[in-house]
Amino acid sequence: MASPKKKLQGLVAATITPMTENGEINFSVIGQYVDYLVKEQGVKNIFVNGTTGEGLSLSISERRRVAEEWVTQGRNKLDQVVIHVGALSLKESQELAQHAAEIGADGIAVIAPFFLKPWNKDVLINFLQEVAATAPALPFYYYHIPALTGVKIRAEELLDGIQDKIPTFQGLKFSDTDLLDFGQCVDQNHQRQFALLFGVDEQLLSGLVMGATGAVGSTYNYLGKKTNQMLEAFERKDFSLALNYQFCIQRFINFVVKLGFGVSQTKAIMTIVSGIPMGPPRLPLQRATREFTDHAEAKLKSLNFLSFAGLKDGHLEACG
Ligand SMILES: CC(=O)N[C@H](C=O)[C@@H](O)[C@H](O)[C@H](O)CO
Ligand SMILES: CC(=O)C(=O)O
Repeated sequence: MASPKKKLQGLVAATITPMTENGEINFSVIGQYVDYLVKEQGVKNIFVNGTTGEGLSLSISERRRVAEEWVTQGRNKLDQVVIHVGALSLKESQELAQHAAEIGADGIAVIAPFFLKPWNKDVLINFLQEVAATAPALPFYYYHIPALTGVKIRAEELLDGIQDKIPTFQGLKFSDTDLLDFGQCVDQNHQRQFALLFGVDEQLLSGLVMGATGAVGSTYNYLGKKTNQMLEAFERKDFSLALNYQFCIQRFINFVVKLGFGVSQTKAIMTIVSGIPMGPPRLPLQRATREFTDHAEAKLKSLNFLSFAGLKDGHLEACG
């Protein structure tokens, strides 16, 4: 069994991998990035080398060094550092899982292999099990993101009996809009032992209503504070205020989605909001255009997402 750590709760920022203008990883800003998340966004958990971190576009040695840097910089500042160790090669995934354990990460997550794919639940579980077994002391999370992996095995099906196969299983990151599937994951989690983390930031409030215990996402890098206010309103059962916050966040996400939104754009937005240079993405992604950046910045300003001070709680107009 994994050491029964404190359950992963609240917001988890899917970290960006900062890069230099010539495409190398910019390790030098990671310490500053940790402080920014904790102090400015109130976010104390991170998910490293995932989608937003371009984890699958990094070499294995880069992934190891990135993971190490986040763990080192996060020590005594962050609550939990979860490392995504999914890869097409089981061997690489195992190497990364073992490495995550060695460096003292708090958990590992794995996506379904997405080129040669598992076609049923049992095969997927076998793959995950072999990765999890190389880090027997680390909490294991399945990262469900069917739109990107093309592996559409439903999460509720996967969860059924999973701890018999993977004793370190601690939960999942659910990046899909199928609330029937998500709800059924919550429904079968009777003992509430798993962290069921919702991964569609613009719909988090629906995820909370359905029983999400936390959330992992790209926007918590720069909208963490705002989203935390939504979580607090939800906790207080002030649902109309929570909805105001969700709408406010949706206005921004909807705006950038219409301009074309992905990891490259997340890097550009985070650079604007935090002032920390995230650099360009790596091919096959392309840098966000100047036009995107200008429009996004204007929208951030008009929603008052650039200066958090002075926003009066409860006023929908405040971000309109
Ligand atoms: C596909 C993708 O990257 N999803 C992210 C996490 O899973 C989300 O955090 C989104 O970036 C976010 O919900 C905005 O659409
Ligand atoms: C959003 C997320 O969890 C990721 O970037 O992997």
